[in-house]
Amino acid sequence: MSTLFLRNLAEHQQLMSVLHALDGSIAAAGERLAQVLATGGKVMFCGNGGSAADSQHLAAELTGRFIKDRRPLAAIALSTDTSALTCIGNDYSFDQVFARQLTALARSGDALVAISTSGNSGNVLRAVEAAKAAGVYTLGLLGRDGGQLRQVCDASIVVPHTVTARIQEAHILIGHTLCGLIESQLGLD
Ligand SMILES: O=C(CO)[C@@H](O)[C@H](O)[C@H](O)[C@H](O)COP(=O)(O)O
Ligand SMILES: [Zn+2]
Repeated sequence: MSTLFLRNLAEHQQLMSVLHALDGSIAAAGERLAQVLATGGKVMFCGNGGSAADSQHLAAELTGRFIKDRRPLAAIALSTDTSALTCIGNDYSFDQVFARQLTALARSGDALVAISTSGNSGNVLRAVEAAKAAGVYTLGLLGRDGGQLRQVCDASIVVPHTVTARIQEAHILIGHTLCGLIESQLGLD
């Protein structure tokens, strides 16, 4: 009888075995994010729950360090400031928690990485709409069929699975790869 861990491992390995199909879109996204940073822009991240954790993890890889010692790179997670999240959520609506911060911080030429396993979180959708209005490039890091976010992001990387946890495991692999591509493209590796 297979344990829960062995079943999860088999599901994870099956998903990993099809992700090579995303290589081209990951390479293109890494190049685009590196271009944003090389031209003085910043990379913003947002997402809910586990994707909020991914957002702050990946932003920290850029402002802090990933693999190499190099200059700090401009990145911020919109999911970490509890004062902003509670003020905007309380005074406006939860749908606005990322969009309002983005509108405050964004400059044309920046990028937003919108992370959602369903592709349908309202506050992430509103953030992408605000980003487009501000001239910000939008990359969706998505799951399932990409949901509504796939339709509105400038580019999307969609992990083709239906289990949220498995999608998140793929997202952090892809996120780490994007950080590696950024360091290489900027000549920082
Ligand atoms: O981490 C998990 C489940 O693995 C949860 O916290 C999950 O991230 C939350 O349910 C999110 O609200 C889901 O949002 P989304 O990925 O569909 O945008
Ligand atoms: Zn999770």
